[in-house]
Amino acid sequence: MNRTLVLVRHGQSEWNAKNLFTGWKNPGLTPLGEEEARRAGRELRKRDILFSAAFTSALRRAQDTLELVLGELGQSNVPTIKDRALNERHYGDLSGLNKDEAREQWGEEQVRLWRRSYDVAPPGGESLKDTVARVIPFYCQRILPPVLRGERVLVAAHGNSLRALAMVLDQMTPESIPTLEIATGVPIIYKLNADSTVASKTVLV
Ligand SMILES: O=C(O)[C@H](O)COP(=O)(O)O
Repeated sequence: MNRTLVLVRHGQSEWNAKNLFTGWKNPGLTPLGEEEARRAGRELRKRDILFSAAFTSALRRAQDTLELVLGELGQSNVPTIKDRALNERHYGDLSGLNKDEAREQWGEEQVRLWRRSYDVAPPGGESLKDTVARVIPFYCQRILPPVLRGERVLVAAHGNSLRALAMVLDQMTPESIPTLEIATGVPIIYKLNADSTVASKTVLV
């Protein structure tokens, strides 16, 4: 049975380009980000994957990426669910601040902990652990059932909501997750076993 789950992080956003903490803020894609999304679609087209469902967040950059990917695939009518459970980690008081300026103000290590640790939340925002607590129930209740029925499912989301999914799919731990980086616009194809463990993983770099 063809249990396929494809994850893609949105293309470069206007705030990625400006090096700003974004979280739940809602900038659009840059022209480069749009091209990254179209390229992701072209890479998937080579694999002939016919999707039956798609999921994205409540934020434009992920929604626009999904639309561009599906457009390249000629599959724009795939039923899509948009849910804020898949949103980027909420960056709280850091939202809108420049990441280099934050390092100057609070130091390299503190900013690294806010951005990459498992359980240190930025002030007023979510830790990755908090993000996992909303992403994984959504994954189990909404995304996984169609995949286990043999459907091919596409998810366009964010760096940290996808890192949250990697905790389960790739069996990452609080110790190993800090080193995982997810590139913009690079599809990751998982084939799942019937027990929802990963049979194979292909990154379309
Ligand atoms: O929300 C953001 O600023 C980025 O999309 C992801 O940020 P990070 O690289 O600090 O996790």
